[in-house]
Order: sequence, then structure tokens, then C-alpha cells
Amino acid sequence: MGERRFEPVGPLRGEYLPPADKSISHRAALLAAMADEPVVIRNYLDAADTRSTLTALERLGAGIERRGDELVVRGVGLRGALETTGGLLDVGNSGTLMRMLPGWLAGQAGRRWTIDGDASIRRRPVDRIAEPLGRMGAQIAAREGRYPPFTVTGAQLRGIEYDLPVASAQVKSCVLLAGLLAEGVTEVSEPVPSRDHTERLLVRAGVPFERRGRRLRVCPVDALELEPIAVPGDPSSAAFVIAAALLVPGSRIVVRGVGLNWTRCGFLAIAERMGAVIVGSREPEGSFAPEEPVGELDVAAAPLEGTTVAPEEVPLAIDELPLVALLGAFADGDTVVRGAEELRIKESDRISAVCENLRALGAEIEELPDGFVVHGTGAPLRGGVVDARGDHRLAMLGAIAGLASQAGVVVRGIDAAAVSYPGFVDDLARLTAASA
Ligand SMILES: O=C(O)C1=C[C@@H](OP(=O)(O)O)[C@@H](O)[C@H](O)C1
Ligand SMILES: C=C(OP(=O)(O)O)C(=O)O
Repeated sequence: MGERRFEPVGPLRGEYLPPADKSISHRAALLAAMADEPVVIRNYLDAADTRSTLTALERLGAGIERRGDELVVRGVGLRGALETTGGLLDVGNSGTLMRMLPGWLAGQAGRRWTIDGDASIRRRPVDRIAEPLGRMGAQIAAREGRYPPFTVTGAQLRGIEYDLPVASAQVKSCVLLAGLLAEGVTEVSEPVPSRDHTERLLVRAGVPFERRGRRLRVCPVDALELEPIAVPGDPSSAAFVIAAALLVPGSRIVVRGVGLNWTRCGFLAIAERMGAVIVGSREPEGSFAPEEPVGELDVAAAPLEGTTVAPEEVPLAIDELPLVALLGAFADGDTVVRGAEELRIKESDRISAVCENLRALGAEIEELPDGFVVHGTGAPLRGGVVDARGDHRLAMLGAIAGLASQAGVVVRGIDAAAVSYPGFVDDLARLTAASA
């Protein structure tokens, strides 16, 4: 477990190109593996989670070839071509892979796989996918009825109408993928919108798909057809560097090639409400176009004020909520996040981990069952030690806290950043080098 110290620095300056989007990379590879013809993916994220996806797809018979910054995926087709029945599929640390892949496997009648992952994944529930997939006709048998390892036994599925009990893009995607192989129509309703990358890619793949408000409808198809997919920069990874630019006085960075899908822009809206000035046009709320919007953001440091995050903003900023707590600790006044109990079942319990770690750095923060309240003083945090608990987002949170702190932060377990953002430490070093 690597330990690294992040010292207070001078301003962040220059152009910044975030790493490729993790959510879109997983989906692009998965849908490509389900296609009959080879699919080219440009700018596929090279990180631990998205490598787990490629390894799992190779085990299922897909061919993966790297050509410079392109990946060519030779798929096995939607049904019947998965010859590796009985195999163990290792999802590593990736909740997205663990919950999306069974949507496909569930439709492979008479075949069975076991899915497992690392210690963190073994604490993350799969009953949320077992329930709808079971109703569609597949069998999911999980440890204690809820946790990995679990087996997926495929069947001839039937379409269902499913009201998602939580706003989860992973569960939504799983049911939609299963719908491609089901008899009849599959309908999924979400309580509030969550990231919609799967839906956009399904449209691009020629799937009969309809979206009416929060109700999504998919019909079965014989084959998926995909033109080359270009993966945009990841707004969630970029959010860490944007937070550093907002907190370190005098900073000004231009973020290029970043995904600006409105279902991923919640953090930007929350930060702006706190006083951040972020220039760059984003996709209007409610938009739905097959192509993922990509653009540029100009970010400068600013004094911040506390804010209250609305419940419907939570899924649109779910992986950035730890950063909202950090901004709140530097802001003037209270920052409140409620309705975010999902954070407790991420790579770590991100509510208690964020509260304990930020408190250790000098923040005044109260833990709530479904969120937190930060009492900001408008002054920088003192500093200290952050324990990443094997969670990439916590490792990066600690690093950003260190750059903006008075006395620096030691991050225990900084290596975890490689799950989504292997170049994180180097990018920070480059952006701060000009002022060092
Ligand atoms: O679909 C996705 O790519 C993701 C959905 C979110 O999880 P939930 O679906 O559990 O909310 C998010 O936290 C995760 O990092 C990626
Ligand atoms: C929760 C995350 O990912 P996953 O659910 O795929 O492990 C994340 O990237 O913050």
C-alpha cells in the first residue's frame, strides 16, 4: 500500500486533458463484445476497472486488439456464442462491471457463470440486479442472498416492467441489456434521472429504444451494429483536478475534451452554486442525443460558500459527493448532503470514510445516515493523514485536500487511484509545476 505526501502548492495552471471516461469505456467494450462485427473504440480508459472488463470479455470469447490509442473489439454476437460456460469471471474492484455484465449473461439460456471480485466488491450488494433478472427468468444465486461471489444461470428471458427502487445507472443498464435478449418489451422507470450512457449507446447500436420522461423502453434485437466509438474525458476524474483549481488560490486551468453529458454535470452545478466560476457550455438538462457531448471548461479559484444539495442532484454527482464535502470544508457556512445513502455501498462506506478522514484534517463535519453536514469556516484545512481504505475516490480526495491544506496531507493507499485514474499524481505534478 503506497503512501505519499501532498504538500501545499502554488496555483494550478495550464491545459488539462482528463483521462477517458470509465463509465463509457465499460459500456463501449461490453456492447462491442455483444456485436457481430468488429468495433473500434478510441481513447478507451486504461485503468484497473476497465482492464477488468476487457479480461472478462476475453474470457467470454471476445477478441481484444490494441492498435495505438484504439481498441478493436471482435464481438461474439448477442446470443449463443458464449462458449465458456462454467467459467469464473473476475470483476476486480468494479461495481459497474459486476452489475452490468449479468444483464447479458442472464439471456444465455442453459449457461452458467460465477462472478467474483476483490475484498471491496464482496461487500457490495447484487440483490438489486438479482431481483429484476429473476423476474425476467434468469437465476442469480448470491452469497447470503446478496453478495459476491454469485452465479448467473441464463434462461430465455421475458420482458418486464420494472420500477427501479433506487436511482442506479448500473441496475438500469443491467435490465436494459437483458431486455435486448428478452421476449417482448422491457420497460424500466427511474425515480430520478441517472447517467444515461447505456441508453445513448443502445440508440447508436440500432436498438429499438424509447425514452418518455423517466420511463425507458427497449425491444429485443438480433444484432448490434456500432460505428467507431470515441470515449470522451471523464468528468468524474476531472472533478478532482477542478476541485484543486477551485481551492488553491490563484489557480486557472482549461479542461479540454471533457464529457459534458448533463447526467454527469451535477458537481459543476453544485460548485457553481458555491461560488465557483466555471466557463464553458454544458449540455442542457433533459437532453438526449446519441453522441456524447464533449467540450472545454475554464476554471479559476474562487471563494466558496456553503450549499444544500437537492435529492435529485445526488445521482448526477454521486461519485463527486466526497469532493462536495471537501469544498464545503473550505467554504464559508454549512454544506448539506442528504438522500445519499448509496454512498455507503461504494468501494468503501463513503459517508463514514469522508467524515472521519476530513475530520482528521481539521474539518467540522457531522455524519448523517444518508449524508453529511460540513460546517465550513472559509479557511483552509490544517492537514494530516488520509486513509484511502482501498477506495480510489478517497485516495484522490486526500491528495487534493493536501494541495489546498495549510500543512500537507499524507495519503495512505494512494495506489488505489489507478482503479479509475492511473495518471492522477503525474497530472497534478504537471499542473502545479509552473508555479513551483
Ligand atoms: O453506471 C455507472 O457507470 C456508474 C453508476 C454509479 O453507480 P450506481 O449505479 O450504483 O449508482 C456510479 O457510482 C459508478 O461509479 C458508475
Ligand atoms: C462507485 C464507483 O465505481 P463502481 O461502482 O464501478 O465500482 C466509482 O467509480 O466511484
